[in-house]
Amino acid sequence: MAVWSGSQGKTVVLASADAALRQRLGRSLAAMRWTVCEAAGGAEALAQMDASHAEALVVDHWLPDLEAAEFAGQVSAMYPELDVLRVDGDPVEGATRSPRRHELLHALREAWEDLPLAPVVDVVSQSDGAAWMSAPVTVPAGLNAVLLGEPAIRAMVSSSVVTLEVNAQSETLNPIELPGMVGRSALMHELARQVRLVAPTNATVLIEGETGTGKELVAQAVHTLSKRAGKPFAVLNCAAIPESLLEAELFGHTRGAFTGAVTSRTGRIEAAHGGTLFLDEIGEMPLALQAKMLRFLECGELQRVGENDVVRVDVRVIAATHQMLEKRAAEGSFRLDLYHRLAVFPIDVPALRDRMEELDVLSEFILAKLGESAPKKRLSADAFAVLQQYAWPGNVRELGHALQRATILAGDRPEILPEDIRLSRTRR
Ligand SMILES: Nc1ncnc2c1ncn2[C@@H]1O[C@H](COP(=O)(O)OP(=O)(O)OP(=O)(O)O)[C@@H](O)[C@H]1O
Repeated sequence: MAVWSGSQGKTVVLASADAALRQRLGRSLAAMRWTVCEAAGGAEALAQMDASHAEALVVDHWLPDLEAAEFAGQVSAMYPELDVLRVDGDPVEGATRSPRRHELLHALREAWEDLPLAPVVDVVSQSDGAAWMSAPVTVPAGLNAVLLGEPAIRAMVSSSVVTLEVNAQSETLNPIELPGMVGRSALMHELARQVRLVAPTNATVLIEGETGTGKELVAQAVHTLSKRAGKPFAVLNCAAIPESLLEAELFGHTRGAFTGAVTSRTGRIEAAHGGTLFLDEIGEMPLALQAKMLRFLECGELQRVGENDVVRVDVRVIAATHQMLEKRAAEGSFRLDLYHRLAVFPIDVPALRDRMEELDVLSEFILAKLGESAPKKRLSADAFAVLQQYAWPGNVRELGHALQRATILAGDRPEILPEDIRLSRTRR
């Protein structure tokens, strides 16, 4: 993505999916001696902000990966010093007014001059194809309509509001494309899109979701699709290690650093050098260790327990939690600053009960896996109906266990019947 160089210290990130618009605004800002870092979406903008220490963000009304208004609001909360403007110069509510805002506004105004303005419409995919006008944007000469994104599909039209027939279902029936994961619901397509967008960046990712939804698989997919794929993917479950040993496990220790430390040991962070560290159940990390973790995330440096020397490590951190971490941070039981540092790019993994349309592909995937070590079973229609009636509080992991149990109970029968399915009483 292009970087337009201006004078030192005046850096603005320009987030828009429209390359022509970026070029036009970028040129105008560069003429005012701003260094402009272009980003085609929200994830890329976050990575650019991290890398460039920008003092301002100019964000389009629509982004391909994140809801633009929400993104702008979140960014101004995350970076309290940042000036955040929309492409047409409107400041984002709550954003800091930087001393150089007038320069930004001037540059944006210059860029907009003599551009044809046209309405943008958000086309909500309903059967009548109705369209509602939202905000003005430019349309290149001769262009009648552009369709971008799903499920809230946006059309840019040069003159009037149009009515469009949209089949919002078509994509949701296709399988998602993520390494090691299956799914085909709209929710999982959205998740897959976010994973693909954030993977190539170095942004910290916070994966949130109920137990057994596939958070670790999502973390692995982010790693596999990143430049770090050939390097280690280290996992540490913060809930599985006693509090007293967690610090040494993460940061490593010298010989004699504490009772029982008979040899020196490299910690998980160092072991992940060049790659990714996945911190599962981050909500269980003790507060004192959270401070140390934050320091590492801020400067990429760590100190082994019992050692004064500082070690520099290049590690991308992905964290996961099944807890409402933001709520816990607000209550004071999790550090708010660490929460914000981790949640640079939050990904929600939906509960299985909210994507039951993919129960069949998930079941088929699990039965195929079970079939690697024993004759493969198939589900009878009645047995599948039983699975559909259940609420799946343990999500995909529970589905895996239920199918394993059913496979055993089916014995020599090639087909799993309703009586082979033993579930707890939680119905949908
Ligand atoms: N979309 C999916 N496709 C295939 N398998 C899946 C999918 N989602 C989850 N699984 C399987 O479900 C099980 C649980 O997944 P995983 O361990 O990633 O969940 P988790 O959310 O990290 O759980 P926890 O919160 O308990 O750590 C694993 O066996 C995983 O392979």
